[in-house]
Amino acid sequence: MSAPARVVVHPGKQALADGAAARLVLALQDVQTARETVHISATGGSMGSALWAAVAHSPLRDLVDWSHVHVWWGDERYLPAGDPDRNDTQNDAAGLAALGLPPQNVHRVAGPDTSASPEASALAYGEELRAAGSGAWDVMILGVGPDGHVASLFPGHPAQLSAEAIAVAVHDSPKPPPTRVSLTLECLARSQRVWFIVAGADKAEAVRNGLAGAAPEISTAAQVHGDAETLWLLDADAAG
Ligand SMILES: O=C1O[C@H](COP(=O)(O)O)[C@@H](O)[C@H](O)[C@H]1O
Repeated sequence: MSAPARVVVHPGKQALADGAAARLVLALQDVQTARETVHISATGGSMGSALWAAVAHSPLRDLVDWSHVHVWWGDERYLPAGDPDRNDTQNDAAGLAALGLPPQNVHRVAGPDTSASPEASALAYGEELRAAGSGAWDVMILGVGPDGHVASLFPGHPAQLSAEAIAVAVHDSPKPPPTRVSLTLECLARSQRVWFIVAGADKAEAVRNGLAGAAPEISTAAQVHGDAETLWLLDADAAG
């Protein structure tokens, strides 16, 4: 099953981050009324960090039992732990670390300091996910690049349509750094809720293509839908 896309427009980037943070807290609270453990997939990039900063400052944040929240990443730059260009480092600094999740619930993609290659890292990440047995993501949060990429799946790149794996190594990424690890399209789509969070006029065309259901060589975002919800959370500039 796949939910049709809906659009929510916020007046500016901060309002978008605050709105998405409130939405995230309430969605997690909702899931936790039925079961303790929730699994979410986070994003890097500009809105990934803005979101965690807003969650950390949200007056609603204690509605969630963060000790049972598991955070994963849709993609990671293949860099050593703590590198300032890693998505997890940036998300932690923005506010994720302040939420006090148990370290074992924060599922980081191994970098070159602890894995032999991005392929080995992708395999290990996929195995960790399989072992967690989460079934479907409760919330899949995705930033969108101006070129229509989500996670590290770039339109037209050989890794974009990789199948039969949970995660893939990405070499020669058109956006630096060149080496990355990404969940595959198939894995991204195993989500109850897919939320694209996008700000800025430079993303307006990517938003249009995503909503229009453009072909994979134009838009990776257009290929991802949630089972229960597909939301495009935009600021006014990205909404064009
Ligand atoms: O490199 C990446 O880019 C995308 C989009 O980032 P943005 O800065 O253009 O918003 C992001 O979603 C992805 O996680 C990240 O690795």
